Amino acid sequence: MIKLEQVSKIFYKKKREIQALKDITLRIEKGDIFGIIGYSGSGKSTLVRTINLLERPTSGSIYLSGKNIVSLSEKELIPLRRKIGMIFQHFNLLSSRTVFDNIAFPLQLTGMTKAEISQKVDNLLDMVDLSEKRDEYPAALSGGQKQRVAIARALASDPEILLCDEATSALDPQTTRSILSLLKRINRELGITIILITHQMEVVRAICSRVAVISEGELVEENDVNTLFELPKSPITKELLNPTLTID
Ligand SMILES: Nc1ncnc2c1ncn2[C@@H]1O[C@H](COP(=O)(O)OP(=O)(O)OP(=O)(O)O)[C@@H](O)[C@H]1O
Repeated sequence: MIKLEQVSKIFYKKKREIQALKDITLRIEKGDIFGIIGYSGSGKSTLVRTINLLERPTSGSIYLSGKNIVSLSEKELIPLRRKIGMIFQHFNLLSSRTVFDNIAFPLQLTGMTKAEISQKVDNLLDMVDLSEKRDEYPAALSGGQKQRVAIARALASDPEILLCDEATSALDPQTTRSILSLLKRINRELGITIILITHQMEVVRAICSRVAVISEGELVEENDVNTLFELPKSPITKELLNPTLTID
């Protein structure tokens, strides 16, 4: 279980204060697919990055399996970060390495033998349905295929949690559907807790069980997906559910 208690984050930019997160309290159950939705600049990325302490909160606590992690040193965080995989909107693959080597990369630091790494990477390639692209370079792949490689790389260290930062935002609807169904399968078959941030309500509806809405760094609403879609409370949620494009 992941618990955030009164998490705040202030950035300082040329002496200007930017309050990216304000007193966020949130609980994410093990095995959930949890959505965090909000407009651009609302604090979604900052929030998700506090969960693996890529961003340290200015105040508040973050509990992973009951342990407050905010005071851990960078060294103490290493084994914990291995339990948290992350994927991104623009995939973040190494362009000079093949698909195989991109996925093998996190395993090369673990003391596994070449044969063990090869076996594990082949299993992961099979899971994301990309075995035939094993020796290609990222430039030769479609966006959806690149995201599958990124997912396989994230799974290589056997994470308990997968953080997805706008993972489908650069993809067309059909490819988005295939990536979401892969994430759902990973959640079901491997029991990995998935936290997915997005500005697309349809993504939340497709796979999340619970969802939190954030606006200007504040948690404005949290509920199970069906209730949130049927009975949205906050104006922001209503707007996200029913977007209109009006130009002044
Ligand atoms: N490293 C940083 N230094 C200064 N300000 C930052 C930093 N990271 C984020 N911010 C600011 O914090 C606020 C929240 O940003 P964040 O990236 O978390 O929002 P977001 O909802 O993920 O937006 P987007 O969907 O556009 O990525 C913004 O005002 C942003 O400019």
